[in-house]
Amino acid sequence: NEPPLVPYRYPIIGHTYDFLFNTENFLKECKEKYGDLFSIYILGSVKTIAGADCAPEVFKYDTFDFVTAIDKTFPMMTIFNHFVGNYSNSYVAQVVHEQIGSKLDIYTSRMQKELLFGIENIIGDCKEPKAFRNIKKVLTQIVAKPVANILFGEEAAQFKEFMNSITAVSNKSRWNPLSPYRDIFVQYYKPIVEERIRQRKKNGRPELCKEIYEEQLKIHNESNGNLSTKDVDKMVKLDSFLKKSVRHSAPIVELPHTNNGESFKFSSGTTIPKGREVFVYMKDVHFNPKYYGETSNDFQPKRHIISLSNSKIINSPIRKVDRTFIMFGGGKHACPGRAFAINEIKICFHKLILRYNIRTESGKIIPPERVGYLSLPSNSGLVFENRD
Ligand code: HEM
Repeated sequence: NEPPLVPYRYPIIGHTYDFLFNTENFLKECKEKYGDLFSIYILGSVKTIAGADCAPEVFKYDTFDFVTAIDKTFPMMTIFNHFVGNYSNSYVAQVVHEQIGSKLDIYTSRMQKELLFGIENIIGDCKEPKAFRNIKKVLTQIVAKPVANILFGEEAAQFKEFMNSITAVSNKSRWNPLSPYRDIFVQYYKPIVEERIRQRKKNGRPELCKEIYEEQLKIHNESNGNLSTKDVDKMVKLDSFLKKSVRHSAPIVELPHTNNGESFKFSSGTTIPKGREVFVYMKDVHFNPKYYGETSNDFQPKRHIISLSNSKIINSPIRKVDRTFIMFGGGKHACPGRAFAINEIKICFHKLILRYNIRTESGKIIPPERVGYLSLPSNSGLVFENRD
């Protein structure tokens, strides 16, 4: 009683090309035809794709293991075992929970200091507008030092050579060889860009920038520029904007999990054998009308904030993992480092927004570049201009 195997024509190759270069349409068609759980044939092996209904089970049951699946794609453990020793995954998760996630109060001011240092050194004053093309590299350089400061200690972060290697590792993509195919994606994503431009006109971006800026300014004034974790929690509009952005730029399909146990029966009755890799169809979760209504595809940055009639505000923060938002996984193996990561991202954005007007060089919304089913920030250029 296996999930239906999508028919294919060529041995070994099977669906590899469509999976890598036509991911969005290919998976959409498969789901429409074969239902929420189906299998495809990639480079000679069968992989199962779990849509929004089955994804929670992949996160919930211990039989599914992310580390085994990732290690098959890129033998991280084999390579890094030498450096990290034989610590089990659950031990690492526990350490991150105990030493980082629950001690954010201790780290926030250090993080803030290092972020301001990075912004000053790398983006600088920008009295004259300055365009940065490789925005991924710029942001990696800015966040590398605070991350190193907290994970490796204040001393380590002072060594330039150490920082250079952290930045290099963070920038490295195991999908580099796919970059020649970028043109195909640009062509493929043109209709999506056009749709986003249409949405931008409808949603009035300048007002949004103003609202987010005003929120940051208020928090900055109230905290005298020295943020605590509570101040970071007050950044509700920024949080919602980030959550929405993350949903739009997340991979179409990712988070492979290997079934390490015996055969596994989904609640739908479908069974997969031992050793089967199950990929989560993230786009089906992040854009599902069942969770986000008919406008699930629209970029509505305030979607995750609800204003009640008694002027109270409820927001569904980016750190909350549930069946509707799986950027950090889900269930008991959900990312234990997410509170730390989000804190850093929010403080970094807070400081950047306070200091600069930031826009794309063309003034248009630039979608991420899709490399296979992954997303990378576009290199088309972001302009930073000092607000003064
Ligand atoms: C924006 C940044 C991050 C994203 C998007 C992210 C995402 C994820 C995802 C999707 C998982 C897999 C969950 C699963 O098995 O289903 C995961 C696991 C994990 N992450 Fe993160 N993560 C981020 C930052 C961090 C940071 C900064 C740390 C450490 C300080 C961290 C530590 C871990 C650990 C230890 C696990 C394994 C948890 C377990 O197996 O129980 N992550 N992360």
